[in-house]
Amino acid sequence: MAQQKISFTRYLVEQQRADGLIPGQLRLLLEVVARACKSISQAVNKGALGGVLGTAESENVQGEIQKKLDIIANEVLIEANEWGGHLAAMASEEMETIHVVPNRYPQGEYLLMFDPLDGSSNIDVNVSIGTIFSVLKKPDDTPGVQEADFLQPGTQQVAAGYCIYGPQTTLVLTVGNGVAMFTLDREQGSFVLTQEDIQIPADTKEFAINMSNMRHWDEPVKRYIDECLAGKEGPRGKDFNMRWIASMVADVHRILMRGGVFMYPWDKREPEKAGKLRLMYEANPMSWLVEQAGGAATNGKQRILDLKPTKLHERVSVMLGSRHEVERLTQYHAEKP
Ligand SMILES: O=P(O)(O)OC[C@H]1O[C@](O)(COP(=O)(O)O)[C@@H](O)[C@@H]1O
Ligand SMILES: [Mg+2]
Ligand SMILES: [Mg+2]
Repeated sequence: MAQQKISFTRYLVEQQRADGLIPGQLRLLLEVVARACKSISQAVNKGALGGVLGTAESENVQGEIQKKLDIIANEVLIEANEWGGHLAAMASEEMETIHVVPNRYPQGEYLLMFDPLDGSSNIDVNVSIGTIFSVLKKPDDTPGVQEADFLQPGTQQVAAGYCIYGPQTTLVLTVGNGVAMFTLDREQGSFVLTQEDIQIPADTKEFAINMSNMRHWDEPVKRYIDECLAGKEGPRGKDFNMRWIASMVADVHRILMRGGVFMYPWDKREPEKAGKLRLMYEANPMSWLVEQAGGAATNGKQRILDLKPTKLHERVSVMLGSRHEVERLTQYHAEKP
């Protein structure tokens, strides 16, 4: 007998029923996010035919030139989530301040954060890109909703995930019960469960870092990479391979599938910045997914999920993936004179 396909909706309903892991409102919210990702995927797939490639005439709050798809993806996520009644507010890489659900719509108890389009530099060259999201509960001791309500450590996330628009469109999710992966069945128009309980091997021979920044790195990162590059003859006693896609979504997806370590560390180019990646909607959701798959995530000194954010667009140094490699990086940072 052919095995029955488990849809994203059915998976969530089962999580809600059997494990009581997700309340009904959170399930509905996640279904809306998945629908929005499906429509972003369609726009991505049309590419030049849909007029979605290229640069827009604007800059975002981070001072980065926006691509048309950055704006489209942001709008799709906002419009899809605004009226469902599950959310109090949203925050995005592409918006300076929070977007409170207008009072013509019912208000919910969740806060949604997203990087609507991750890997913007890859859009126009047809390389994998994605959407990253994180869900928090609004603290219920405050009336209304403020930016401060979002400033919770990653340990408080109630759901996190990403959707990768690559050769396949794949949604990866955690609600704190391991990591599950769903592949978009374009004929059926729905996400289908294709892998459960994803585990990252604790050891690896593969690292991901933008090597062009080597001269700017801090000593512990340089030491770690030098040792990897020394290969079989060096202190690690094995040859390492390197990958750098420049879409965090794609690099982290590879690590979830076959292990490895991903680093975007602090560097000396802009020493006042903690890092390049954003804590709330890049590092936190990815760190939780990686931990739920048996890996680890640190800024070198502290577990990323324990960091208490001080602002919405806070940046952070990121090292995540196979547990033993992340432990080694942490040890090198601790040993720094
Ligand atoms: O071009 P660089 O410096 O290697 O940076 C690549 C990194 O920047 C990012 O693209 C930042 O994401 P956005 O495209 O959302 O700004 C990461 O996905 C990626 O890991
Ligand atoms: Mg990004
Ligand atoms: Mg982005």
